[in-house]
Amino acid sequence: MSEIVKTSGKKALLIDGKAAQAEVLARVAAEAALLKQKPGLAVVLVGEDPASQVYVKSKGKAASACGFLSVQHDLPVTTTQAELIALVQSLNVDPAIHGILVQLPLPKGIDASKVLETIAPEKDVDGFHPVNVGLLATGLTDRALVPCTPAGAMLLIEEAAKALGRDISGAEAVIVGRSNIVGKPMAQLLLARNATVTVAHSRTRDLPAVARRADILVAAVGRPEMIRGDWIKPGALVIDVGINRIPGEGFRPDGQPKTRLVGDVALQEALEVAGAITPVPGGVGPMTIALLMSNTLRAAKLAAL
Ligand SMILES: Nc1nc(=O)c2c([nH]1)NC[C@@H]1CN(c3ccc(C(=O)N[C@@H](CCC(=O)O)C(=O)O)cc3)C=[N+]21
Repeated sequence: MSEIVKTSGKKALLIDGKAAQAEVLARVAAEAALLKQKPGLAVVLVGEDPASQVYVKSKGKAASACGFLSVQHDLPVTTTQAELIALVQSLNVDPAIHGILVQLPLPKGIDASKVLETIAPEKDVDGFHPVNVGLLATGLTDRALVPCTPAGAMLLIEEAAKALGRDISGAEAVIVGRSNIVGKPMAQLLLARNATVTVAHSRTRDLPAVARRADILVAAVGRPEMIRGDWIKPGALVIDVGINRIPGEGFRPDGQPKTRLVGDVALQEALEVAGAITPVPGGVGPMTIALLMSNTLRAAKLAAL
């Protein structure tokens, strides 16, 4: 376990999401091998967004590494909402499929919430269905499928808290961002661990001052390097959920300008102040994939009961 948390040469410890991912995937693969029927994951991609194609590819790779059945449905950007819903309904009743993920964002003209509500809650490995949202909010986490990104972030928080010798219980947690996908479920998970939770957002007055209160600071706003070093309480545990592609230096072989992946936290500044931090890339992102496999395994196990 301890190789997940590393020294950075600066004040902060670095939390290695790739190493944590490898541990989760190894455990999932070992458990999947014991099942009579292998877990089946269906990923549905509508349109040709290049970023989405990259994520979907890494999900397929991880599923195969876990010994899962992995099925990908690529639909044209012209797909109608009715066609997409029909595909979801056919996956709902497919006994080989235990997990269904419809990659977001969906093309214009498709109402994502209508599609997500069509997914059978027990196959909703993203945890976005209102039934799973409600189970999490009610604290019924033995039955809920929990959204992968906050669930992965929570595992990293637990590792880091252990390494720093801190309690999550009673800690001040501040989440910057209130999305249904990250901010809100992250608040539920931290609340369930007895943290004192503040959800801050774009209308929060004096955001830097609110952030500075945090023993555990979760950045999930989607704005490159918005959170500066002086927003961070010295010694805080910082979880960076942001994945932002910004212009880099120079050009790729194909003549396109290079891009660079950065988080919502200014990493170099944060390393001087924080007690521990997740980098981007190599932090929460890989854990999202790992927890998707873990959710698919859980869905398969619950289906076998
Ligand atoms: N229904 C649905 N479920 C999702 O979980 C979902 C989605 N739609 N749409 C898009 C976002 C984004 N997402 C990521 C997963 C892994 C990395 C990841 O592994 N990132 C690597 C770097 C990857 C790179 O180099 O581009 C890292 O942070 O180290 C990033 C982003 C899942 N998403």
